[in-house]
Amino acid sequence: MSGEAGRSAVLLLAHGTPDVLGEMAAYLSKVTGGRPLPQEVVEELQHRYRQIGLGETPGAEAPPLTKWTLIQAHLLERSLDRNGDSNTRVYVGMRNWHPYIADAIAQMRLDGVTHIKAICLAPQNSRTSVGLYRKAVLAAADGLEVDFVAGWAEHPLLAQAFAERLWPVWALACAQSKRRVPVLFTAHSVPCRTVMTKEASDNGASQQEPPDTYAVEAKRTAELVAQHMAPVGFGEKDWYFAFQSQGVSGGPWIGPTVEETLKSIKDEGHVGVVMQPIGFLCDHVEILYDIDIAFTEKARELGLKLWRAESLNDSDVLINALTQIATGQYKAVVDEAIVPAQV
Ligand SMILES: C=CC1=C(C)c2cc3[nH]c(cc4nc(cc5[nH]c(cc1n2)c(C)c5CCC(=O)O)C(CCC(=O)O)=C4C)c(C)c3C=C
Ligand SMILES: [Fe+2]
Ligand SMILES: [Fe+2]
Repeated sequence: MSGEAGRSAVLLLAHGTPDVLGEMAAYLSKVTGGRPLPQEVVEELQHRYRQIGLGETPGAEAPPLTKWTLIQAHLLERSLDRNGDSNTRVYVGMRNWHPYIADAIAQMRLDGVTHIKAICLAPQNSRTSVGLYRKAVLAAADGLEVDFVAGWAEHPLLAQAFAERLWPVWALACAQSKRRVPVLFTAHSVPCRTVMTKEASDNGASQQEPPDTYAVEAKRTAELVAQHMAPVGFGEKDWYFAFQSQGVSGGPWIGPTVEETLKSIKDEGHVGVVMQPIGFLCDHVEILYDIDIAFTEKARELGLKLWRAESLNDSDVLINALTQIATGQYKAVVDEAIVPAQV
């Protein structure tokens, strides 16, 4: 991937997470774009992060999201090397905490990179995730060429990677329950206004922004994972879909919620459920707290046993998917060669 005119490199984009509890208010201010959240929200999130191992001082390891994202970058660099791209470096930039996207791009410049292939570690495209990553990249990348990968929800290796994690836990759940256990696929919720068509103003002329494709893409990924499970007897009636982790602000968020879907699953006579989030590529608070602690307790109250598929984390198949995107072997949805401004 080293071009003649300059060097190409990959930039993996991720959410970011605080390193210690005392950084929570500053971190949340990044997440909301500076809009302060009530002190109770800051404390509730500190409580959740404490439950997943964050402390007052840095731990021996980085928090899970940072740790796994850096491991994924390292594995991708090795995989590109094996594919013959031995000069292609992989950088990590986070939107809301260190290492920031702007700092990663500054380092890329120092290293002589002129062409950035930016890949979001959020496969389903939404204005509230991928859209904000794009904005952060373009703000920092003036004069550099950017291929921005805006969506890869239908990548067959993504579905395969999730199916590989799902199959063993689904088999275990069915064996332990001595009956078929449904799977509940989830993706992060977004505010309802996000998925609605928007009026955008372009040089004073009002025009319609297309609707956000996120909800459709999230369900499509789930459908493809279910299709990958067909050879082991997994059928259409074996799965449900819900949006998890509705936020604390911005009006109503899209559903169905996990809480109401668990209730429906119970009402349909099931005794257990296997959860698999198909929008997250590694462990972080919305898996380790929301699913492993909060939804597990909710399910228990309803009389359901909850299992969770292991996160992709260092999955070889995920790394192969990213390799195919980085090398162009897989045609992801790309905003090609944006040059933010002339040097
Ligand atoms: C597709 C949309 C979103 C994904 C994917 C997503 C992943 C994600 N989020 C966090 C942590 C937080 N997100 C918070 C708020 C928030 N998240 C989204 C959308 C996605 N997040 C929106 C639209 C918002 C609201 C932002 C606002 O301006 O208010 C917060 C703040 C508290 C809250 O509202 O819940 C946190 C914390 C992680 C770690 C993550 C995936 C890695
Ligand atoms: Fe979020
Ligand atoms: Fe969230």
